[in-house]
Amino acid sequence: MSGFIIGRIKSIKYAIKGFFLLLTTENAIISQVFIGLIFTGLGIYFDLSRVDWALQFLAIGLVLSIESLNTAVEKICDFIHPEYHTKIGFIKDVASGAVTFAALTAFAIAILIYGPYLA
Ligand SMILES: Nc1ncnc2c1ncn2[C@@H]1O[C@H](COP(=O)(O)OP(=O)(O)OP(=O)(O)O)[C@@H](O)[C@H]1O
Repeated sequence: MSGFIIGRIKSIKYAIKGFFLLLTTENAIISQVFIGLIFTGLGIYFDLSRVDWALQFLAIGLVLSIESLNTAVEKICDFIHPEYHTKIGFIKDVASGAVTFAALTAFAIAILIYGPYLA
């Protein structure tokens, strides 16, 4: 049992390490965190409802999570095959496509939340 708990604590430690690695080394993540902060500021300005806040945080978290996994896929690709290869190109494009799904979802949520304020 104590081995299980120590294992879980180590996993959390590595997860937090990865979290800070993404925040300090990956420009795509840094810029998306910046956009997330802008929307957090807008949320405060427009005094969003609790549900709108929840949806906005969900959208920001979704984009950051998928972008982080996309970064991991890119790193694996660059590690296992740094040279040009059409299959690597396909894998990277598909991983980026996942980010596009998340970004379009976040865009739709932003329109639903802020559309009425802009109209
Ligand atoms: N080794 C490769 N072989 C074939 N195509 C590649 C290769 N590396 C990159 N590409 C192509 O270039 C695109 C961009 O790849 P890259 O690794 O530069 O990611 P990126 O989207 O610019 O991400 P980031 O800015 O986070 O590094 C890929 O989606 C793919 O189409």
